[in-house]
Amino acid sequence: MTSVLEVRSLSVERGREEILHDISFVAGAGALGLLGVNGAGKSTLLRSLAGLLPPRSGSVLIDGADVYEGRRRAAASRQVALVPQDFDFPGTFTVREFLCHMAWMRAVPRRSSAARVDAALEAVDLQRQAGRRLNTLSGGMARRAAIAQALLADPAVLLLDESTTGLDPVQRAEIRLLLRSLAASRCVVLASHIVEDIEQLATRVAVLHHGRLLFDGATADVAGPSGDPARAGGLEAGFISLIGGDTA
Ligand SMILES: Nc1ncnc2c1ncn2[C@@H]1O[C@H](COP(=O)(O)OP(=O)(O)OP(=O)(O)O)[C@@H](O)[C@H]1O
Repeated sequence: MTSVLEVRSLSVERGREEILHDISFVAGAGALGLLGVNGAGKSTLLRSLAGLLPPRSGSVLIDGADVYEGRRRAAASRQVALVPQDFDFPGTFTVREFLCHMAWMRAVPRRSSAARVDAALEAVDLQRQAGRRLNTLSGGMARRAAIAQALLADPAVLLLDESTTGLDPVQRAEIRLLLRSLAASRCVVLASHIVEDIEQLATRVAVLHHGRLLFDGATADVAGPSGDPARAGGLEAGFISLIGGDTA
């Protein structure tokens, strides 16, 4: 596997408290599930990977370039995009207006902006909804619009924070299908506490708990100290065993 994303000994503070402790992993093209209970540190990790939260120590490299330091910092930051859990954007904007604005925010050159917006709409299958106001979209469509904005600069690494949470089962399956297709050509990291979504999307999972990476490997190999691997009882059993039933 050629690594696109490399995280080296990352420690991150919020306020004066260390939230993430010495996280290291590498990921290439494909889907990686980031699994953890509420408060495990998933959002903090994604923000730090996206170049939005400088670490106390350690580094985040995209194709070998550090997102926070050095000459290639700006170029590396453009190669990673985050789909946040909530998008605080005026609902009266149309999908196309939203994407045009985000293209500007993401420093997409003006001459290629319209083409990039069209490509992003097509990638998430929202061409027919381009003229609709954001506040008239279904939950699944709104998630796809949020994913589209992250695709505008064609990033090598796409980070998604709970993008399937709060949707009905059909919409969740549609988003998983979309993410699987996007993962064919880029590194896709989906953070979620929904075991089923991770299991359906990815064959590889990183388990985060109290800001530490407890596991990084095949979903089938997640196991607790008793050695009951996920392959015996599914990812959920392996995950609960791994975190020792500690869901706080
Ligand atoms: N701005 C902040 N200042 C101080 N502490 C914070 C801040 N943001 C998050 N935290 C703390 O960091 C820890 C991890 O939070 P984070 O939101 O990253 O977890 P999460 O796994 O994404 O959880 P959730 O799924 O509930 O969003 C929590 O204890 C949280 O209270």
